[in-house]
Amino acid sequence: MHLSDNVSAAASAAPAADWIRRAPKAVLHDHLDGGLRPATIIELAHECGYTGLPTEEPAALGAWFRDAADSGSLERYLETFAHTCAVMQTREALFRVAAECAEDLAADGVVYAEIRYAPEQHLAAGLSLDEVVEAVNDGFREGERRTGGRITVGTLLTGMRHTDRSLEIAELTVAHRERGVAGFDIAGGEIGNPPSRHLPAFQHLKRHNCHFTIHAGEAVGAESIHEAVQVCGAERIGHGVRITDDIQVHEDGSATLGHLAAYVRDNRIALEVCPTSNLQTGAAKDYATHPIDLLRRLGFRITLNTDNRLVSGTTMSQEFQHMVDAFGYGPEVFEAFTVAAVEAAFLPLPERRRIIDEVIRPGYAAL
Ligand SMILES: O=c1[nH]cnc2c1ncn2[C@@H]1O[C@H](CO)[C@@H](O)[C@H]1O
Ligand SMILES: [Zn+2]
Repeated sequence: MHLSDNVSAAASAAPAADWIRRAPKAVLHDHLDGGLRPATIIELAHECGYTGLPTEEPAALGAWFRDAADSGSLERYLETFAHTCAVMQTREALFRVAAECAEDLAADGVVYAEIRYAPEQHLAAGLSLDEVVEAVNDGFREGERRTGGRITVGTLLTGMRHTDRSLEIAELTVAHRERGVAGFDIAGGEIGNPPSRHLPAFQHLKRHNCHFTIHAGEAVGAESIHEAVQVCGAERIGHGVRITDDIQVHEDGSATLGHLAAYVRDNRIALEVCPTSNLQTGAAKDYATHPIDLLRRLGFRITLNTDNRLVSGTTMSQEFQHMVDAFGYGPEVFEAFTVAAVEAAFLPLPERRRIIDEVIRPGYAAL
């Protein structure tokens, strides 16, 4: 098939920075423990007696995370989370981080967010899994309130792929599903930890008709996406950019999709694409050759995301800007990404429709 441009990439003038910030945005893939304010980390470290921070100057700490994560390796990227998790061990700290997360996203024009974190990483000071979930949810309700309801935040509970608590976290997800938890995720180092290791967790979620996404096709190739979709039953894929392993692009610009790539596209399985994070972990070489544009033109359901605002030194607006610079995207593409994200959100259909019809569409029309 030929790469058709259903949504023209450069139909209008490049959006200005102010336009990008004001444009309504939705983020489906953003880690709570990867997005703290540097100044908050430093204050929380003082409060809890954590002495392991590489620096106590906020700007330098922000730069340290970005640089340390910029290694070309997912494992090295993930090492930086030891510092953020170290200061997120009490109810007060979790509440504060969640409330500030909602405020920061809303200030960046985000109207809907699904924020993920691994409850098992916040038990070191004696909180129970339920207490962790309640603290984070209460923090998000506070953050929504502080922004005057400009943002709606749901959470995804993440099981870590190298540990063995995923079934417990899946059970926790089901238990809290009516109270702020929208779904489940699996994250952590991909190599050596295929998602099929966590089948009991996915089976539990399926038995309870619960939503889940899986990080796949980031450090490992298309076979991990096959497992996530066909063996585990993921509704969305975190990253998923290595689906290009199953796509052949010919010299004349046409492309041939293998059966897996065709399945993912044709079933409208959303890819939670995080360009800056991919550059840091080596999943992509640079913005200009990032597969997001190829996948978009082939008709995949593409959503644009931050992954980790602190660790990747990014925001939704900056991800939009990188796409303008690399591919000349105009407003129509950003509206399409945003609508795609809300369509793929782990929300009841009427709620998705309401956000699209009453917030996203009018928001873009008014810009
Ligand atoms: O891009 C990623 N790939 C895999 N795992 C990740 C990524 N970003 C963050 N985490 C992992 O998810 C945990 C819970 O939020 C984080 O502590 C980090 O270890
Ligand atoms: Zn992630």
